Amino acid sequence: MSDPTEGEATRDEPPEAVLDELFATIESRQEELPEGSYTASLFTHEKGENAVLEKIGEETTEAILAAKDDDREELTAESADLVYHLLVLFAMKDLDIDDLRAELRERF
Ligand SMILES: N=c1c2ncn([C@@H]3O[C@H](COP(=O)(O)OP(=O)(O)OP(=O)(O)O)[C@@H](O)[C@H]3O)c2ncn1[C@@H]1O[C@H](COP(=O)(O)O)[C@@H](O)[C@H]1O
Repeated sequence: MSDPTEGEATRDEPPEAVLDELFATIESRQEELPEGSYTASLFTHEKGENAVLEKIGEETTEAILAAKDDDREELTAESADLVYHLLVLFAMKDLDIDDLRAELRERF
């Protein structure tokens, strides 16, 4: 029997690996499209690219409002939503988290 969590996040990884784990989970949802998964629904006509783009807009606005309110907890939560949806968009556009890493690295 195949391992259903193969290629997904594990809680034994160091905290700094969380973005890689999250991206691996997103890619796995994109491939497997399991029922009841919000992430999987973003890759189908149920939601799709427009829904992801809308979410990115919404979460960006919410992060800005949290920053204006000096609400650090809310800013952290909205930023997490934003990063998650941005990584879904990367997977949708056939980009890899390593592309982002390479772009940031090049700027040093
Ligand atoms: N990091 C996230 C994550 N961040 C945000 N979200 C979802 O993003 C959605 C939109 O957030 P909103 O704050 O706008 O909430 P909402 O208004 O209730 O959402 P909608 O009604 O608009 O869909 C919510 O349903 C959140 O649950 C996430 N969903 C999943 N993940 C990760 O993806 C993994 C796979 O999860 P599944 O999506 O269940 O497969 C999880 O283990 C998590 O690690």
